[in-house]
Amino acid sequence: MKKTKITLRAQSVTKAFGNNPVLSDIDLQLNAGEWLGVLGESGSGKSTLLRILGRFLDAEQGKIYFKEEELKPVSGELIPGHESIKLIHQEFELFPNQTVEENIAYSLRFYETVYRKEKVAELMTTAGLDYVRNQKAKLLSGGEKQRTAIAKALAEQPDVLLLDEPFAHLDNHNRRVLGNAIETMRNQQKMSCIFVTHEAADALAWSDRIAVLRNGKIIQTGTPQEVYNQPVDSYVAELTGDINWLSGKDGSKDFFIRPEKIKPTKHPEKSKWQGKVEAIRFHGNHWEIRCINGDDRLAFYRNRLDLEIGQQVFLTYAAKDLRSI
Ligand SMILES: Nc1ncnc2c1ncn2[C@@H]1O[C@H](COP(=O)(O)OP(=O)(O)OP(=O)(O)O)[C@@H](O)[C@H]1O
Repeated sequence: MKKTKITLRAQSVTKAFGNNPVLSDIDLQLNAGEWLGVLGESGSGKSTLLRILGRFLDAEQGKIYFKEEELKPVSGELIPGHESIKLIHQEFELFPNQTVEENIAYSLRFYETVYRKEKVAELMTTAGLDYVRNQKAKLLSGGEKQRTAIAKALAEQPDVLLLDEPFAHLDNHNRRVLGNAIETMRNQQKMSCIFVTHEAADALAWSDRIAVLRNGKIIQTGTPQEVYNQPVDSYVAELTGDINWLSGKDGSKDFFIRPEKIKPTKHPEKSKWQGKVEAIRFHGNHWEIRCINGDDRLAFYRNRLDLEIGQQVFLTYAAKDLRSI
C-alpha cells in the first residue's frame, strides 16, 4: 500500500491567551499535495492555529512537524516563519507603494533577471493580474490584493501555503476569479495548503479534506462529502448546510434530513410528511419551499416553481437520508 506523505503535522497542540483557552489538544496532519480546509466560526481559534503552524506563534504544549523535522519554538528567533511554509495573513502584507509586478518580483530578487521576469509574468497571468501589473498595491481591490499576496507567496515555491480566510470580504465575481486562480496555481505547483474559513460553502468546494474547529477543538475531519453527509453532531450538520429536524417516536426532534433529499409526491398514500406551503424563497439556482403542519416545519428545494403558497403538499424521502444524532 502506498504510504501517505505528511507535510505538516500538529501533535497535541494547546494554546491559551491568559486565562482564555484558545486551542486544546489539536492533532492535525496535512498530506503532501492536499488542500485542507479548517472550518470554524469566528473566534474558534483558526487564525491562532495557522500562526502556530506557520511558526509565527508558539504553542504552550504540543509539537509541530514539517515533514520529519520537529520545528523549534519561534521565541528567541530573529525571524519568525519557516522558509518552506508561507502564511498569508488577512492583511496580506504587501508593499503598499510598490506595483503588483514589483511585489511579486521581490520574492524572486535573488534569482537571475531573465528567469525572474519569466516567472513573474507567468504568476501574474495565472493569478489574473496582468491588467493591474503596474498598479500600486495600496490601490488594489481586496480580491486583487489577495491574488497578489498568493502569487507573491507562490513565487517562493513553498511546500505549504497557509491561507487565512482567502475568500473573506470578496464579492461573488472576485471569489470566482480568485477561486479559478487558486485552481490553476494548485494544478501547476503541486503544493499543499491549509486554508481557514468560516464559510462552509468555501470549505466544501475547495478542500480535499475538512477539519471542523469548535471552541479550539477539532470535532470532525473528513472529506467534504463525509462532513456534509455524515456530520458527527447537529453542530456540524447546521454549520455545513440547511437541515430539517424531524420528530422521533416520543416527539423529540431526533432526526434530521437535508432539504435536497425531500421530494413532493402526487401520491398521498406514499407521503411521509404533509403540510401546506408557508413561504417560497428564490435562491437563483433553486427555489426553497417552506412548509408547515401545526408546529412542524419542513423545507425542501425545487429547481422549478410548480407550487404556490397555501397549497397542500405531500412529501417523501428515503429512509437512508434520515440522520439521527
Ligand atoms: N494575541 C492575542 N491575545 C489575546 N487573545 C487573542 C490573541 N489572538 C487571538 N486571541 C483570542 O483567541 C480567540 C481565537 O482567536 P482567532 O483569531 O484564532 O479566531 P478565529 O477563528 O480566527 O476568528 P476569526 O474568524 O474571527 O478571525 C479569540 O477569542 C481571540 O480574541
